[in-house]
Amino acid sequence: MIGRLNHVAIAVPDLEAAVAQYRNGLGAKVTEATDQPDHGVTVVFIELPNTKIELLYPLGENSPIRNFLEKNPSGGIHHICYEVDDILAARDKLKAEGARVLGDGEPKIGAHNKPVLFLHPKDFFGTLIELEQC
Ligand SMILES: CC[C@H](C(=O)O)C(=O)SCCNC(=O)CCNC(=O)[C@H](O)C(C)(C)COP(=O)(O)OP(=O)(O)OC[C@H]1O[C@@H](n2cnc3c(N)ncnc32)[C@H](O)[C@@H]1OP(=O)(O)O
Ligand SMILES: [Co+2]
Repeated sequence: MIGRLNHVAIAVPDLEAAVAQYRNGLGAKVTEATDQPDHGVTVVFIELPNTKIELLYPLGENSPIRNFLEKNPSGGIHHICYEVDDILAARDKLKAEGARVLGDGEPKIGAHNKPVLFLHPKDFFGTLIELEQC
């Protein structure tokens, strides 16, 4: 069911500093920052030959990553995103097997203008999982 690793997301306390470190320190190709109000984050993507790194910064008081950054003030790996062919079929299979789909259970349009869903970290060995239909 899951396919390619679409991205690994890192929540950061200072987006400009993280962009500078990746661009200057690691020589990475970094996109411009885009606000994603439906998700409560500002995101930057770093294109790698085999996947992407997503840098996440809180947007708005209700950002879902605020708690994470309070617990991890230096930042940290926040989630991993796998690609799926059919996000509704994947969701229904996972729910039938008892996995918790976060939010209202309906896909939202993510940073790549594709439908995404999130699965509870406690059901996947302490790792927040994002599924993206590609
Ligand atoms: C523009 C979209 C973009 C894209 O790629 O397209 C994105 O990726 S948007 C990314 C931001 N959106 C989300 O993360 C949505 C899904 N996340 C959530 O619903 C929450 O963050 C949630 C439910 C995972 C955690 O919420 P919160 O931190 O408020 O809850 P708790 O503090 O009670 O946490 C419960 C429990 O889970 C552990 N936890 C929390 N976050 C993570 C994490 N990222 N990875 C692993 N574990 C996590 C937390 O430590 C608690 O564990 P406990 O042992 O009970 O302390
Ligand atoms: Co993501």
